[in-house]
Amino acid sequence: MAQISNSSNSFYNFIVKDGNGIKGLVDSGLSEVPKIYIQPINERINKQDSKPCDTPPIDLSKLNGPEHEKVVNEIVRAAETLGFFQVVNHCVPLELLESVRDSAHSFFNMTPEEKVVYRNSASPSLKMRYGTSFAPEVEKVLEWKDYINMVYSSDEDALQYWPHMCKEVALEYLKLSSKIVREILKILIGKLGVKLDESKIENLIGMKMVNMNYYPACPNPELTVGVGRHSDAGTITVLLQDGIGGLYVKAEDENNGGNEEWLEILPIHGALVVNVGDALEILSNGKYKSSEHRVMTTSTQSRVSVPLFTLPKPTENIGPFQELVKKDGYAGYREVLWQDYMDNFYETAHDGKKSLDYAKIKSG
Ligand SMILES: O=C(O)CCC(=O)C(=O)O
Ligand SMILES: [Fe+2]
Repeated sequence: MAQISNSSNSFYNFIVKDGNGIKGLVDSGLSEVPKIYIQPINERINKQDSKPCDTPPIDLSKLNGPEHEKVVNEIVRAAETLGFFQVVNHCVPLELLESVRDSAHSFFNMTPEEKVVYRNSASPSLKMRYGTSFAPEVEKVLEWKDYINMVYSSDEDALQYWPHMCKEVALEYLKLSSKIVREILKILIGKLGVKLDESKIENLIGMKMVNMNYYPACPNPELTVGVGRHSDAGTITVLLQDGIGGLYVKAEDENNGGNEEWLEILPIHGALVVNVGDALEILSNGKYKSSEHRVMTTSTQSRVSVPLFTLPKPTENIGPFQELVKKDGYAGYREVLWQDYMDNFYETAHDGKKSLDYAKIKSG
């Protein structure tokens, strides 16, 4: 491997342009964090400022029994408060979750030369992209993460374009997790008092993509972020994490004297994490919270996570449901063409909930 000189430019070229990713850099024998990964102090994650989220996971199997209403209320409450919760006894077999995680490791363990054919600019189609960080072209500091992004258009396309070691398990994971999304979305929309037919519900989650995130071990995780503070753009995300931990969600406590409180979503064997995205916050006129979250890496182990993002179809106009605007007496967000929202989302570096400003109507 070519010698990498110690300038930010040559690191950037090696990691981003040549497609080696942060994993390629770590594998080349790295003893300290390069400058382009050192976060300003206010962006660094301090474990002391956080505590574990102690809300128990929600047992989805109980939706089919006498405790249906109780479980519905747990889901609604979680979406209204933290915007994040974990679910167990869902319809995705635990062996499949294991295979999905294994396939993520298999992809990222390929050589840079093997991975590079999937790089953003080299990928034959936008249905599968391999990249690093989030938006390296516009970021001042990079995120300690490589990823692949697999957009679903049809089974045939998935089987043709997605990497061979991931495609079957990722497709199965996408299909089964989409059932969870549909069930939860129907509950959340139903509780708003809004009636939507099946086709409208489908349009609100009509775009689906599975990402596989890879966070290599980092010599000094305190200086870096795996993913910087952001909210997810879409409607609902289902996230599979492994046993390592490091996912932190910001608790929205206005009475906290300006101090931020971060809760760690601790790994629970067999659980999936579910969170509300910007589209659902907009649709619900702010009732459901698309929370800010971020990821810290570790110095000893590489971590993988596999989110299924469900998003509105790009042709949908997304604004608060009219029933709610009438009831609330105001609209907190304007209506946006979803394609425009997404373009804005991907053009800017992660910056907390700033993505929502694109649709937010400022009061006062
Ligand atoms: O890795 C994680 O736990 C979260 C990743 C994430 O927030 C994302 O990909 O949007
Ligand atoms: Fe996220």
